[in-house]
Amino acid sequence: MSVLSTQPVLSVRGVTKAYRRGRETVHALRGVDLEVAPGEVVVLLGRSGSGKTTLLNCVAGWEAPDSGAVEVLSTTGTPWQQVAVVPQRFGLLDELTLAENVALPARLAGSPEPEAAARELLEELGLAVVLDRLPAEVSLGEAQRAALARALVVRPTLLLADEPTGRLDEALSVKVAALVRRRCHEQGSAALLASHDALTAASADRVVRLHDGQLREESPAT
Ligand SMILES: Nc1ncnc2c1ncn2[C@@H]1O[C@H](COP(=O)(O)OP(=O)(O)OP(=O)(O)O)[C@@H](O)[C@H]1O
Repeated sequence: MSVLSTQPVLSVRGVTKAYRRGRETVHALRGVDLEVAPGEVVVLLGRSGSGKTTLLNCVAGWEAPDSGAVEVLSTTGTPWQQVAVVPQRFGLLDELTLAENVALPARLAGSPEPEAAARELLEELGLAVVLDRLPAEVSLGEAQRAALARALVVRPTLLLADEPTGRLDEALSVKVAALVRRRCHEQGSAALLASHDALTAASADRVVRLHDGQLREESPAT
């Protein structure tokens, strides 16, 4: 095994983050350490308010930690292919169809056939009949799957997804979690998925749990 393949894709060391609300300080992250290996799917469990979104935002670079370090180690691909995010509120562009939303980052990343790649992923996620609709013309569960397709289409080194199955029924949750796992394993991509969902956790290579801003326990997926 080469040295490179054993290096983590993501390294989080001693990350803290606090928010001020008037005179109150909310300590959202209290010294989080986490490593994710290439091809590994890690599910981040935790109650509402435990700090999952804050951690994903710090890893995505959308928020700056107060202290500690976040490193995404990638030696391949364009910047578009390093970290892809599925935000909790999807972030689809309103004026583009689902197919256009998904093809856009593939085009920006220089993928050879962005439209074909987008359609293939959308079809795989059960969205064949809605791919030419605008985000406002689809259900929340359909929009959520399109947001996941938009992140996966660039074959990112690291996929970050905030509740990627939160709007899906049981059968779809299982299907989506399996697709993420298969794509990560095939492509050597790593994934960090925040979830409340036991089905998503069951598909993980590893489960970590945030409790009041601290990573408390870590268990292998069963
Ligand atoms: N911008 C902000 N300003 C003030 N407090 C915030 C802000 N963002 C998050 N918080 C607080 O930080 C804590 C962690 O929030 P975070 O959104 O990371 O939790 P979460 O585990 O993702 O929750 P959920 O599962 O409900 O999405 C919570 O107490 C939350 O109220």
